[in-house]
Amino acid sequence: MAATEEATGPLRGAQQAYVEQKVRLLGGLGSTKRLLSDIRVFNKDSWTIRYPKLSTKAEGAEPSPKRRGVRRSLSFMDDPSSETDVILERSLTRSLTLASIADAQENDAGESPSDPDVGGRLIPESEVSDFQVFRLDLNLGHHGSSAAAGALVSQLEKVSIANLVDERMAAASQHIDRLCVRVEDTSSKVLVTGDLNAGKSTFVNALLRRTVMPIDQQPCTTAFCEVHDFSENNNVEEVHVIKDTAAYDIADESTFKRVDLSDLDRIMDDEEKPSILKLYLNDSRPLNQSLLNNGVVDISLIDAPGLNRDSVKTTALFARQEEIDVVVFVVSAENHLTESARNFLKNASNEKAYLFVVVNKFDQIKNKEKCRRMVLEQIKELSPRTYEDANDLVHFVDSLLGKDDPSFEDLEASLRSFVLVKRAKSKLNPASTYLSNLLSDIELLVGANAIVAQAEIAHAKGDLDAARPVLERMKNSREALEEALESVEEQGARSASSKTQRTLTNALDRVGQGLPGLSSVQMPSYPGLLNLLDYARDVRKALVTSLDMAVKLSEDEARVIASSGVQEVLTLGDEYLPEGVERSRRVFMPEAMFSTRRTRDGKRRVRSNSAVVAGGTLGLGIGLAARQEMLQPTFLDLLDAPHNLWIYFCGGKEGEEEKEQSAIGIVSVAIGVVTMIGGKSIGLHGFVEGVMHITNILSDESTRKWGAAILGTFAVGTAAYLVLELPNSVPRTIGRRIHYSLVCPAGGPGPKEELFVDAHVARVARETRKVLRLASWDLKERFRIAMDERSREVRGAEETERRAIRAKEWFTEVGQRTADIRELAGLVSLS
Ligand SMILES: Nc1nc2c(ncn2[C@@H]2O[C@H](COP(=O)(O)OP(=O)(O)OP(=O)(O)O)[C@@H](O)[C@H]2O)c(=O)[nH]1
Repeated sequence: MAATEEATGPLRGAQQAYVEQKVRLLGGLGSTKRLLSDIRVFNKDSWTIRYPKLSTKAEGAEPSPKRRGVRRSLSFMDDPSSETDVILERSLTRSLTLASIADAQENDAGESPSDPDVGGRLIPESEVSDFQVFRLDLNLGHHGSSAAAGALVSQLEKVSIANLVDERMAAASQHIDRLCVRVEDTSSKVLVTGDLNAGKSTFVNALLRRTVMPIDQQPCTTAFCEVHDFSENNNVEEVHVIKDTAAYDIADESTFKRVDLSDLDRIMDDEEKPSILKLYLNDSRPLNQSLLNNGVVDISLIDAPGLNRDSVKTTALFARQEEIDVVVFVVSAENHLTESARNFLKNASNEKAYLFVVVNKFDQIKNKEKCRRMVLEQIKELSPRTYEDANDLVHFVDSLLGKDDPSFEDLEASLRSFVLVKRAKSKLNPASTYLSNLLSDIELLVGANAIVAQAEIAHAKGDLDAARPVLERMKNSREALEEALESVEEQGARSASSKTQRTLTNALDRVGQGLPGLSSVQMPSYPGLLNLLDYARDVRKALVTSLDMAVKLSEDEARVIASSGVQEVLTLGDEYLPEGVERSRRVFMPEAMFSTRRTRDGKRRVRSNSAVVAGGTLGLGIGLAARQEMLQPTFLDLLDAPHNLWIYFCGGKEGEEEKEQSAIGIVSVAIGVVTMIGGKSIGLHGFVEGVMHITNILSDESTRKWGAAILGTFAVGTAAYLVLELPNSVPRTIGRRIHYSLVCPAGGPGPKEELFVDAHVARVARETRKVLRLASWDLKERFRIAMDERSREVRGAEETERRAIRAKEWFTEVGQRTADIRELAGLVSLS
C-alpha cells in the first residue's frame, strides 16, 4: 500500500510501538501455548486436574480492609459438597490462598497500614471468581443454563471433568494459533452490527460518504457485506457474491460471482438471498480522512444483518471470530439497548474488551441528557472498559446527517484513532485480552489444584503418621507372636499328651489288677458257677468299656486343654493385631475334636490304626468294646494256665501271695479242663465220680481205701475253694489278659511297647496340636494380611505424598511461568 509522508508521519510512532507490542504479544502467545501443552501432559500423566468452583459466602464474605483479596468458598465440580475458605487475590495475577493461612499472615503483619489500593481489582468483581476461557458452561447465554450445566458436570467423575478441561485447553491452544495469525495480519476488520433497523447501513454509508448499502424503513440487510478498498480488487469497483467464505479466493473466479455495484439492491432482494458479499469501493478521500484507504492498514467494514433478524447466536459467534478487530455496535437511541443488544454486548465485551458504540437516531430524542445517561448506565454494566473510555468509544449521532452532524465528525476521528492510532487496542487487545483471561484461568486452575495438592500432602502425612508406627510395631512383634503361638501349641500338645498318658496308664494298671479302669464303671456281680462263662463275658466287657471310658476321659481333658489354648491364641490376637482388624470369628467346638470323618457314601472313616487305637464306645470311634475279639471270653480267662505256670515255675516277679494262688491254680488246671468239658451238664457230682473212677483204676485196694478218702476230701475242698475264689480270680485273670493284650498285642513276651497308651497319647496330642495349630495359623494369617495392608497403606500414602509434593511444586512453577508470560507479553497492566 502506498503511503504518503503526510499520512504516515503522525502515525509512525504509534506504528513502531505497535510492532514492538506485537512481537511481545506473539512471544507471550507462544509461551502460553507451550505452557498449555505442559499442563495437558501433566494432567494426563501425573495429576488429574480438578475443576474449581468459587462461590461467595453468605456470611463473612467481605475481606479484611487490609487485604486486596476477597474471601471465597472453594469447592470442586466433582465434589461440590466439600468447601474450603480461600482468599482470592487479583492484582497482576490471580492467586488463591487458604483463608486460614491468609488470616494467619494478616495477623502476623500486625497493625500494618491499610493498603491504599483496597479492592482495586483490575477485572470486575463478577468475573474475578469465574473462568473466562475454561468455563465448562458451553452456553454463554444468560438463560441460567449454567446452573443446569454445572449440575450436570457435578455428576461427572473427576477424570471426565479433567478431560473436559483438557478439551478447553486444546481449544485454547488452537485459538492461540488463530490469534497469532491475526496479530501478524496487517488488515483490520471492523464489524458494524446492532439491532434491526438501528441504522447500520445508513451509518456505513455515512462513513463511506456515499450511498452504497441499501437503506429502508423495513429491515433490509440480509447479508454480511464486507467493504474493502478497491485497490485489493485491481482498482475495480464491484460486488463479489460468495457462497463459502473459507473457499473464497479473489484470484479464483469459481469461488464467487461478480456483480455490478449498481445491482446491489437487486441482489439483496433476490429470492436466493446471498449470505456474504464483498464490496470493493473506491474511497477517493485523502488518506488522512479515508477510513478504507488510510495508508497504514487494510481496513474492511462489515455491515451485518440486524441482530433480531438472524439468531443472536450467529452474529455473536461472528463477533467472536478472531478476524474481527473492532466491533462497532449501532443502537437506535429510540430503543436504547434491547435484550438481544445487551446479550451481544455482554458476550462481545468478553472477547474484545473494548467496543465502539454508536447511538444512532439521536436527533429523534427529545430528552437527550436522560437518554445519554441511561445508555451509558447500561454500557457500564455490560462492557466496563468501554464505559471507562466512553468519551472515545460511545457516540451519539445522527447518521442521516452524516458529516453534517458535528458529533459524527468526532465519531469518525475517534474511530480512525481507535482503529489506526490506537491500533494496539483494536488489533492487539483482543489477543492480549484473551491471553490475559487465559493466564488468569490457568492461575485459578493451578492455584486451586495446588490447594488440593497441599490438602493431599497433609492427608498423606496424617495417614503415614497413623500407619507407620503400627507397621513398625507389627514388624517388631511378628517374631514374638510366632514364638508365643508356637509355645501355646507346644504346651497344649505336651499337656494333653502327659494327661492322657497318666489317665490311660492308670486305667490300664487298674484293669491289669482286675479293677475297672475308671472307678465309676460298675463290675458285674458274680452270677454263680453255673453262669461262669456269662460272668467272664460281662467282666471282659466291663473292663474293656472302662478302658474306653478312660480314653474318652483323656479326650475330654484334651478338649479342655485345647479350649484354653484357643482362648490364649485369641488373647494373643487382641494383644498383637492392630486396632480395626477384624478378630477371628471362628468358633471352637470342642465336640468336633476326635470326630471321625464321614466318607461321601456316609460311612465312617477311621483314620487311625484300628489295632488298638479306639475312641470308645460312646460314639467316639471304634473302641475296644466294639471289637468282638476283645469281648469274647476264652478258657484262659477262667484259668490262666500259661500265666500261672509261668509265675510258679519261672519264679516270675510277682510276690508270694501270687505264688500261693498259683499253686492252687495248677490244680485248677485239671479241674478247669473237666469243668470246661463237662460244663453245666456234668456238674460237681459227675466230676467227683470221675475222680473216683480214675483212682479205682490206678490204686490197689489198701490205698484205695485211704486214697479215696483223701482225694475226695481234696477235691471237695479244692472245688469249694474254687467256687469261692472264682469271683475274684476271673476279673484278675481277664484284666491281666486284657492288659497283656494291649501292651503286647502281637502275643508273646515281645518288646513291652505301651501300644494302647502310646497310640492314644499320640492321637490325643496330635488332635490337640491340630486344633491349636489351626487357631494359630488363623491368627498368623490375620496378622500377615493386616501387616500387608498396613504396608500397602504406607506405600500408597508415601506415593500420594510424593505425587502431591511434586504436583504442588509444579503448580507453583506454573504460577511463576504465567507471571513471566505476563511480563514478556506486556500484560503487566490490564487496563
Ligand atoms: N432520523 C434518523 N433516521 C435514521 C437514522 N439512521 C437511520 N435512519 C433511518 O432508519 C431506517 C433504517 O435504516 P437502516 O440503515 O436501513 O437500518 P439498518 O440497521 O441497516 O437496517 P437492517 O439492516 O435492515 O437491520 C431508515 O429509514 C433510515 O432512514 C438517524 O440517525 N436518524
